[in-house]
Amino acid sequence: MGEAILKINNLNSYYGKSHVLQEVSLTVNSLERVAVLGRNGMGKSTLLKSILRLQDIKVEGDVLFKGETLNQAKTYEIAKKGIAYVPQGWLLFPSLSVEEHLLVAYRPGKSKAKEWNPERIFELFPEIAARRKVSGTKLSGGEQQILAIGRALVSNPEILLMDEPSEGISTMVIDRVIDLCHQLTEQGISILIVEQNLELALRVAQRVYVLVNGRIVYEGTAEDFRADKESQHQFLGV
Ligand SMILES: Nc1ncnc2c1ncn2[C@@H]1O[C@H](COP(=O)(O)OP(=O)(O)OP(=O)(O)O)[C@@H](O)[C@H]1O
Repeated sequence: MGEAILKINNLNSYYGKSHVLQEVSLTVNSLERVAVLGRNGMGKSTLLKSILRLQDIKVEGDVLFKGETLNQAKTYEIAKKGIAYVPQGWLLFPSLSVEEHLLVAYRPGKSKAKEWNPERIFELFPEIAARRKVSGTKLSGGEQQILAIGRALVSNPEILLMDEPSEGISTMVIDRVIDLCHQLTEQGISILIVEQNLELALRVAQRVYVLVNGRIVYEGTAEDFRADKESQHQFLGV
């Protein structure tokens, strides 16, 4: 495992006066899969939105991508540097077909042979290839999740940020998402996932953090957290 691709130091995030993330520090190493676990409302989505400078969140602290600060960067600049996002609820457009979602997001990769492009997404996911002319929002939940992942991949990112990929999809699609995450790190893409689904997080990630009320209360290997029933109960209520 390489050096840090994403490093967050002492992050504090606010919606107006509401102080949501408190002194959050975390690292994703190059080609690592990291999960941030937490119950509803603990600040998981806010963490990803703070990294991407989305919405009206006041962010203090440092976000570094490959050692370079993103503190002053705009969302589109952050995306261009190689950080892609699969939002909670997918945020697809009714007016765009499946294919158009991929074409609009496509940014050529460094190597033509290895890049993610719409055709490669369709080869990997024949179920959305068969529906390429259909509006993205007319797909099933699982297919919309796959399209949202495909849309992120065709930007040829170095790291993928995923917000609750387990939400609204069947266990069969969950299994595919987990397999895909493993394939992606083998193919050069690091992963940061925020989840409340413990099983998905533990099957995807090598390391986990747990957020409670906007603070990191646990950091360790997925293997250790799987064995630590007491912390699971204390922090996640499972
Ligand atoms: N736009 C907003 N304005 C004000 N407060 C917000 C906003 N979005 C989220 N919050 C608050 O910030 C806190 C963290 O929310 P966040 O969505 O990050 O949690 P989460 O862990 O992702 O939960 P969920 O699993 O429900 O998405 C919550 O108390 C929430 O009510």
